[in-house]
Amino acid sequence: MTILKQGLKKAADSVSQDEEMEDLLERSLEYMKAGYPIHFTGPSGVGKTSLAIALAKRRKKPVMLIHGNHEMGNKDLIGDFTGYTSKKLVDNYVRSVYKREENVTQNWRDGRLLEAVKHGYTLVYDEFTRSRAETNNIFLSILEEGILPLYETKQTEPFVRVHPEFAVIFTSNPEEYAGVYKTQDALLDRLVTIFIGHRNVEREASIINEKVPALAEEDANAIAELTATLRQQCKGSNGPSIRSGLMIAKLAARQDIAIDGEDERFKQLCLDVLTDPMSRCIEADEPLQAARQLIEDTCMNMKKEEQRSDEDEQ
Ligand SMILES: Nc1ncnc2c1ncn2[C@@H]1O[C@H](COP(=O)(O)OP(=O)(O)OP(=O)(O)O)[C@@H](O)[C@H]1O
Repeated sequence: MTILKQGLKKAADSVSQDEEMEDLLERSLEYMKAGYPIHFTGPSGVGKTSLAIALAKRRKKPVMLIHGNHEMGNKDLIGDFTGYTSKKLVDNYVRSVYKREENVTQNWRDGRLLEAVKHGYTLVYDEFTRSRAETNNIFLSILEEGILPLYETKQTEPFVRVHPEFAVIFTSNPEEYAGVYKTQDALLDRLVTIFIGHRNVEREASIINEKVPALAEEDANAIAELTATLRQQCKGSNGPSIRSGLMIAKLAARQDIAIDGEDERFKQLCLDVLTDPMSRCIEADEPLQAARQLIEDTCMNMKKEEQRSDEDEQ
């Protein structure tokens, strides 16, 4: 079970918020106060999970984080029996009387969803479309009737009422190519779905700059420009995300690699980090080779360090 306390604070604090994001968080919080669940959807690495956690944290209630998974079922969400406890009492105090009593009880452990629903936690259901539609059906009863049915649990109560403070934030990636189940319209219909796209270059640069302070501002800009330029070659909204940009920034800072497209170590780092995401988003007969070529060309076209500092001074 993942209840985020310390970890949550760290993760949410590290979310860099500009005016647009602040506005989005405020709007989303208002929708949630009115009882509507939020659903952030968009390509991989654009910051949906970070946003969901930052939003959850604003509700100032314990946060439960679950990740969609095709193997997840009602037992994980509602709970399950974990074994038996047996109690045996043998009473032979009076010699002529032999009394024996045996009690066997099954041990029940609440599932994550049941716990969140009972106690009014904020549930972040990350990548919920990776779970089977039948598993997610349970959310229809929660959102529509305000109850959590206790299917197949042998519990005395047939359902649990949803705590009035309970709220849920979903995230999903509609373009994920594997392991995604089609979401029921009935569920989507009940969510406020907000599309989150890649940030613009300035925004990505400022996130890189905040997260990797060891790097100069113009270097963070150069990395954000490099990934954004490459992304333009991709179909749809796929391609290297800010995650790749952050990876390059952190690794370059750690290994003291100059952010310079002509530097062999920097070029190698870009090839290592970017070849795979690029090869998956371009259309080419030999995607790996084509991706490598694109990365090398884009590196070569990067502005030189002196050029960037000159521009900065002007
Ligand atoms: N506004 C932001 N401030 C700080 N870091 C951010 C921000 N947006 C994204 N990031 C960073 O970018 C990376 C990707 O973010 P996150 O995991 O939230 O994206 P995602 O859209 O949920 O990705 P996926 O769909 O692959 O799970 C993380 O390292 C995160 O810290």
